[in-house]
Amino acid sequence: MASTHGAAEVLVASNRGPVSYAVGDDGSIETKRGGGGLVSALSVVDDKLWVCAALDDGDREAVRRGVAEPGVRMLDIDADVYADAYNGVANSVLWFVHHMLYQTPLEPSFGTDFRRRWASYEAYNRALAQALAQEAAPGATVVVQDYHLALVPGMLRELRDDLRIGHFSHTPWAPVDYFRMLPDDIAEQLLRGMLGADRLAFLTRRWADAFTDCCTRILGGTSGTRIGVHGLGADADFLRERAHRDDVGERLTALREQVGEDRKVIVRVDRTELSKNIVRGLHAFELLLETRPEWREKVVHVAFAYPSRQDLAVYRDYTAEVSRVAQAINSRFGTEGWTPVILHVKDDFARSLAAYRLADVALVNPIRDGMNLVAKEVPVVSDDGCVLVLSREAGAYEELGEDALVVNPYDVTGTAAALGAALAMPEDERAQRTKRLAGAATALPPGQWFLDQLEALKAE
Ligand SMILES: O=P(O)(O)OC[C@H]1O[C@H](O[C@H]2O[C@H](CO)[C@@H](O)[C@H](O)[C@H]2O)[C@H](O)[C@@H](O)[C@@H]1O
Ligand SMILES: O=c1ccn([C@@H]2O[C@H](COP(=O)(O)OP(=O)(O)O)[C@@H](O)[C@H]2O)c(=O)[nH]1
Repeated sequence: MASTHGAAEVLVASNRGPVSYAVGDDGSIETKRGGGGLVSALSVVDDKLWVCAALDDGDREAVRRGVAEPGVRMLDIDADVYADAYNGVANSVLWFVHHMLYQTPLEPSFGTDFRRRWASYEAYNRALAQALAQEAAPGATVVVQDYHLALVPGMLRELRDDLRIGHFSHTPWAPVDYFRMLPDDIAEQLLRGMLGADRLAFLTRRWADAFTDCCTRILGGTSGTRIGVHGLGADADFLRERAHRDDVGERLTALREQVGEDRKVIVRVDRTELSKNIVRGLHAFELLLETRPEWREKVVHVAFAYPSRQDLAVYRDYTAEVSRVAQAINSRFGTEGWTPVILHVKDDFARSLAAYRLADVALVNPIRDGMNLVAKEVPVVSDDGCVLVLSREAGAYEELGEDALVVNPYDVTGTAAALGAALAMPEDERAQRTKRLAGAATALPPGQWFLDQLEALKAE
């Protein structure tokens, strides 16, 4: 065991922390809630030390000035090392593998440049492992999060053999034949890094089984590491309270005005993320207007696509494509008093909640998604009931599939048909489905989701 240790009994480690910082015009540090489902889940867990990375210059400046949220340790990792690890490996390789986003002729080529970025990924994982080793009390429990930190469990185990180490994956896990696109040594290193944990956990059985398959085929087994499933749910108490504050009410009024009276609303809220399949969703809405002219002027598609991973050209291009397609639909079908697609590309949590409340239909059509919390949040917050059109490739499908209208995300015609059916669903059926969806969506709220993992880690 290492000679130094800290005082934290429960620690989590993730790339993104609960807040991000920016330097305001007057030079002061402004604080903003971090986006995405991982932050939504872990933010509700009290009494833990959260070790995370400084993501950008604003965060680095905050760390240098000693600005810190209670219970959070943000690490100022060298900016080039961090960029290579986060953009160059985690998001442009590992995310692509697990979401099966590579397409001919854009398969990856793993040459010397990748090897250099991989060395940064190792260095970044080592920095997190060292910080955890410093902060953890003897026998403490550490839950490492996600693909950014796949090597941390093994590295931490070498530094501190007294800790209970868990790792939770928020993404899908790739099928073994797809995973093996990675160079053999890298694939092995990733699996062995994760297997350094006492217990690994996933959002669905499907992703856990895919991981086990990879271990069996590539390493011959899982070396005694336990593997579990915890289907993260939405936080009903938080969402209902937050969705009825004044700022949400103001945005709801504004949205209602923008939409116009007596019109149905199809809502989607995502990061502008390739795997969320926003462009095909817009095309499905366009096809609905084309083939079902009775819906023209009667429905508005409210699409919130908040910025994500804009350092990567492919994400910037995708963001531009989303705007281009939305504008094309508006030019093709819009009339003087009716804008078919209302697209907002800035992150505004209160406005997103207002859209959840207003939605008649929620469109969640990812190509692949670890869970998709938006699918679980909308039925909880909806004012008048909402029909969920849900991709069978989202983790949320396992729990919500029965009461959603389920689509194949590549099938634009099928998605358009599901949107039509959702809009036409009788009120009472819609209300009953929403109620059941809300029940399933909140079955395992984030606090309990985390406690279950701690208990499972301690059991044995
Ligand atoms: O941190 P970013 O690069 O901005 O990305 C945001 C998060 O995206 C991913 O979230 C996943 O976690 C959700 C909660 O379990 C799940 O519902 C969703 O399906 C996943 O996509 C990523 O896994 C997180 O690490 C990111 O923070
Ligand atoms: O303007 C917004 C709108 C939504 N969200 C939250 O971002 C999360 C998105 O999580 P999801 O699992 O759907 O996908 P991810 O972005 O993590 O892949 C949800 O909890 C949303 O409430 C947010 O932070 N800002």
